[in-house]
Amino acid sequence: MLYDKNCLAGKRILITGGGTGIGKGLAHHMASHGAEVVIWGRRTQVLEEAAKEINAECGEKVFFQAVDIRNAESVEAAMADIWEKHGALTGVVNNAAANFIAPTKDLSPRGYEAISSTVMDGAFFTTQAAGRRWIEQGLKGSVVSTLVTWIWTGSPYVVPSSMAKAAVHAMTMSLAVEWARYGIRLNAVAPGPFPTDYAWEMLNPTEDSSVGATQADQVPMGRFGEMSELGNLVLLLLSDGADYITGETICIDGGHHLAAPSTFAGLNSMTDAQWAQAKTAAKAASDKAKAQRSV
Ligand SMILES: CCCCCCCCCCC/C=C/C(=O)SCCNC(=O)CCNC(=O)[C@H](O)C(C)(C)COP(=O)(O)OP(=O)(O)OC[C@H]1O[C@@H](n2cnc3c(N)ncnc32)[C@H](O)[C@@H]1OP(=O)(O)O
Ligand SMILES: NC(=O)C1=CN([C@@H]2O[C@H](COP(=O)(O)OP(=O)(O)OC[C@H]3O[C@@H](n4cnc5c(N)ncnc54)[C@H](OP(=O)(O)O)[C@@H]3O)[C@@H](O)[C@H]2O)C=CC1
Repeated sequence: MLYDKNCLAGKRILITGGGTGIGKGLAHHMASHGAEVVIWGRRTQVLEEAAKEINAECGEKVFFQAVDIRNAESVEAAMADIWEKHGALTGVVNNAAANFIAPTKDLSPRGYEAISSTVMDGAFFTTQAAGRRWIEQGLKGSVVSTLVTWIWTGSPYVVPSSMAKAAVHAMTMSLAVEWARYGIRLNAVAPGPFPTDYAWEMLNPTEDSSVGATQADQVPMGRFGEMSELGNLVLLLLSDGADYITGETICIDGGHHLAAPSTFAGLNSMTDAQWAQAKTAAKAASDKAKAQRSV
């Protein structure tokens, strides 16, 4: 363990999308360093299982709420509930996202909105609901958003995600200045490939769509990132040790985007029939998750 196992004692951190993948890994990392953690997602059962699994190892540290972050009223109600039942948060991780690969010309308005509003509106509603309370109560706070290197490079075939993540990057820099005087810091991380189940089903649904996201040899360091490595970076940004860092987005990708294989440009060769297959495969994964949603 790089950091002392109690270095986050006294911290209370909300992680959106904390029931799966990176969010779940971060919840485990923060809880195992002494923080109390609240996780949000739309599937009660998935959240409950994640909390149970982490708590079996770390004690009763992780709590959950089923919240759709696209809905500002639900976010506000859930935030009020945290403050009332647990106490003030010290940190927020904007991690929830939606994404799938698709030719931009074929995206429907609802498809665009499903991705862009989850990433952009969700991060804004969550940040504002916590920030407003910190400001009213004179409390310090730290916000960390999970972005992606496409904020610098863009990427074809995931245009709503690239656009919305760039917007959260802009929110990070803007509010870092607006809220510095309240002791509220905003930073972000831009991970390269960290294989997770749902993201890979959305981003690499068929053989033909495999162009690098699942190929570790495309990363200059020759391997994918490990959860503990991302966890250590997010932990630092959430901790008092990073009190003078704000408005920054830190890349953690083993050199991936500097070597340039970090976008979906390789999908240019896919045919319409291959795109139709990719959509069917991604939708099957999505529909399975949707059947489990509680909100
Ligand atoms: C080359 C290597 C590059 C490597 C680069 C770096 C490493 C990787 C970087 C990864 C960065 C970011 C990753 C992520 O964000 S992954 C997150 C993945 N997780 C999720 O998406 C979880 C949440 N997902 C969902 O909720 C759903 O899957 C969905 C996104 C579909 C949204 O669900 P919702 O219920 O809101 O929406 P609907 O199902 O009703 O659909 C809305 C409209 O969207 C259309 N749609 C849905 N799926 C597809 C598809 N696969 N293709 C095209 N269109 C799709 C759907 O038809 C609806 O539109 P219409 O009503 O008009 O039909
Ligand atoms: N994996 C990777 O290589 C990379 C990932 N990232 C970023 O990391 C983050 C996590 O991705 P990853 O763990 O891979 O993917 P996951 O699909 O596992 O995580 C996305 C999470 O967001 C939740 N979510 C989606 N929509 C909503 C909503 N409307 N309200 C509340 N929760 C929602 C999902 O839960 P539910 O469906 O139950 O709501 C799910 O837990 C994302 O921001 C992604 O863009 C960035 C770079 C690389």
